[in-house]
Amino acid sequence: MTDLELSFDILDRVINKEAKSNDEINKIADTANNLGFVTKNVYGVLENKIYLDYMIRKLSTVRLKKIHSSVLIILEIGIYNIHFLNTKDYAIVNELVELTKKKNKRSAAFVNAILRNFIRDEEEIAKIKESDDIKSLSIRYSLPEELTRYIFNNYGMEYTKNFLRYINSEQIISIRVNNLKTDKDTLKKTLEDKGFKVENGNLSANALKILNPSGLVNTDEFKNGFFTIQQEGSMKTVEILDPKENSKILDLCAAPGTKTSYIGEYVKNNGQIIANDISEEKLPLIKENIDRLALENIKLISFDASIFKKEYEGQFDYVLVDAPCSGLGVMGRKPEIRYNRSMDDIKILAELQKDILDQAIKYLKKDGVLVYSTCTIGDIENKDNFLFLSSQDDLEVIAIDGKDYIEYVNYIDKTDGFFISKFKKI
Ligand SMILES: C[S@@+](CC[C@H](N)C(=O)[O-])C[C@H]1O[C@@H](n2cnc3c(N)ncnc32)[C@H](O)[C@@H]1O
Repeated sequence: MTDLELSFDILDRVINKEAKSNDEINKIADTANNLGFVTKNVYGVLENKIYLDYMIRKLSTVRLKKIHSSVLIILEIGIYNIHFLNTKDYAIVNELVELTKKKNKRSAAFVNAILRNFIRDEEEIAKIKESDDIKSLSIRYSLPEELTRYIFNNYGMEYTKNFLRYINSEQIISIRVNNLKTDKDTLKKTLEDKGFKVENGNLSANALKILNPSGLVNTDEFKNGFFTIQQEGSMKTVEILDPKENSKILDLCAAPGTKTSYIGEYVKNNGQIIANDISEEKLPLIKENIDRLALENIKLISFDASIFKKEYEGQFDYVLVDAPCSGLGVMGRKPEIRYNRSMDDIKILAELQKDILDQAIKYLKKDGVLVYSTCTIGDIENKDNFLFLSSQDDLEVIAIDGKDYIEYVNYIDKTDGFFISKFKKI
């Protein structure tokens, strides 16, 4: 199979069958001739889909909805390559026409005509002619208009532009050093000796940035649990929770266990940690992390955290609610998220978050600490829930760096958009 065919297959599964781009790319890591090219195609098409479709609409006499989904993906790959990767070569058109013959034979001439017409008139076709600035940004950076408008209404134009530009740029991969097995300087040197370009993190003292991460998970250092791939905003959540050794800690929404495992490292295997997730089928993911990192004292359970669990009442020194959220902050690494979220979803998630928080408060001992975090941006899931928590009689806000809460800004902090707030039970 050619790399373009592999790209097509992955995009088809992500767009039409709810597969996740990262999982699909990992599956073909050993099959692709040029994994970088396939990754670029998959991410590139997903990150620019609205804009690509905008251009295809200008070129096609057939309405977009009437174009067969396989044919649309082939056109998207073609326009992406020509416009964003500057592949002016007609060879790619021929290859995509051949692919069309396999997927939907009668559309081959249609694909040929559209791609050739695009090459002829690229500059004009690529122009975005919208008088509404938000609509124009929504097309340029391919974020559905209602989400673009939501971000603009919350943060203004400059933030919106920079945020969108950042999520469509290459993302920085960071790792968390497992200090139970190594230390930062030793790990940095070992990875550098293996050809990785390594820098210190921006936010966490425990983070390293890997500038050329390809092959990172195949290293012995990863397999032996010397580090975990984790965004720095996510690391900060645990550092802000700051659990003490020998304490009782409840991680209510734990899978796949990135923060649970950091908690285990943070308390140096001296703590009683309960990691819960509503999805029982995700618990093995947490177990995998715990085993790889050689962590102890972590019990895995599965229940719906929006429902009160009497036996946990007043039992914990620390409760972490790293809530299910819309994930708008992680769209840079998971580009398909943007097409699977609506404002209605955001409102429903915010209600679920409140229900979980309502229960979480009850599990704290007096003076116990609650951290509420999300990997999203926007007031409905963040600030509004902070206000909900700060209005509770039995909670007191603990300031973080002198602020009520932290909201990492991707283009400034060079990490995912992330929200963290902290409270004490009184
Ligand atoms: C943002 S993820 C957690 C990420 C995790 N803390 C980490 O750092 O690896 C949210 C998790 O909440 C879980 N979840 C969703 N609804 C839940 C509920 N009602 N009760 C408990 N867990 C829930 C999801 O299955 C998902 O794994």
